[in-house]
Amino acid sequence: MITALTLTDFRSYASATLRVGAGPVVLHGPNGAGKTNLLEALSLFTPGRGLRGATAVEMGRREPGEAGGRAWAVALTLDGGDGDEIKLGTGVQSAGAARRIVRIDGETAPPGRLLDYLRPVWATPEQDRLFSDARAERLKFFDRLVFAADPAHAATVSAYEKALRERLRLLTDGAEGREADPLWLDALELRLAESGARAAMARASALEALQAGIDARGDRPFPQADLGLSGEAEGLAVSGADEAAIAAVIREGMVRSRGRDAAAGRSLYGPHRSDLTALHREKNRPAAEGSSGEQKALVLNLILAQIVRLKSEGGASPVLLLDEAPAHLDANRRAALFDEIVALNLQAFMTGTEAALFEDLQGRARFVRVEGGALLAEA
Ligand SMILES: Nc1ncnc2c1ncn2[C@@H]1O[C@H](COP(=O)(O)OP(=O)(O)OP(=O)(O)O)[C@@H](O)[C@H]1O
Repeated sequence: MITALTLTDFRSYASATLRVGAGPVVLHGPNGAGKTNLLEALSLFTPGRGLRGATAVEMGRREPGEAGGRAWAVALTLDGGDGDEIKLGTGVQSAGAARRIVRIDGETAPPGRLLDYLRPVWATPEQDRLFSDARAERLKFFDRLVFAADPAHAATVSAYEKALRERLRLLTDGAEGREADPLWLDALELRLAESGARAAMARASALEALQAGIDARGDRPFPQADLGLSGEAEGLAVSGADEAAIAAVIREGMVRSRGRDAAAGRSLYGPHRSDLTALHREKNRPAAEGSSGEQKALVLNLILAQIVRLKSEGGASPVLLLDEAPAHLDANRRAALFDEIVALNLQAFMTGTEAALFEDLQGRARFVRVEGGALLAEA
């Protein structure tokens, strides 16, 4: 359980500490007060770029007129039970450093280790058009759902992406007349086939678990989605093919696509081009055609199914980060969301401009007013 969040030169905060206990936290305050910045800080306690998809450089505090961000740090104190206190930290040591480092109890650790302590899951206003927006964002969203339950998936995807970049560099060098080393190309494609097949298997099994979670939530006032994965490798994984067979298909596809990729300067084939598809079940229409309110409700239902799944599978606690979610929900769904968060005994951090949107949570949540970089606990 998180007991404190401390920010140093992070975004609009010079220095601030948010102390919390079990249960939901409501962060309310005017536009630009720094509410989302707090959620972003919490979202950094999992591998990746956090809920804004921002770079480490953007996160450093900048005073007006300062060109670059400062060195910054975000720290979390966790109560590990039995009086155990765990300190997680992330940040950059010098202004302009591109890579944030992660520390666990003072020791530098690979970001994937964070998943042993905490599993943040978030919904932001950007996801209001998740199903109609760019495919790459949707796949990233889905991959985060996958690796929260299967930490190895984060490393698999990043190994795949690294090999993909190297292969493209080789191919485009080749297109410019320099000879691509065929042995190196083969080795990279083998790596791509292996990691791609592993990623596809992990995605297919997460899809199955999430769909089961969604189906089990039929009695909730949220719309249901029928999920699917497009992509040759995922299609094979869903239909039960084994990892070696999928790897062989990916490898062949990579070899076939060499010329096209070199000419286009992009990698046109492979599981990085797969997509999460969703059908709005009651309407029997693609989720992409839905209004932003409908898409948001589908995403929230998916996220709640994910949280229930993570809780039931054991492991580190899920933490829910909801940026301006209540504003998009009608009163009925809002009340159901709050009741569910309380019933699940979740640590949830929710933002909104008005405390009144969270009235149903009075007495059941900690309310914190955020104003100009200051945090004022109320109850
Ligand atoms: N690197 C930075 N250095 C200093 N200030 C920053 C930095 N990045 C963002 N900010 C400031 O943080 C503020 C935005 O904070 P945030 O997005 O958390 O607001 P919010 O309370 O969520 O607002 P809204 O209700 O509009 O969503 C802006 O005033 C912005 O200028």
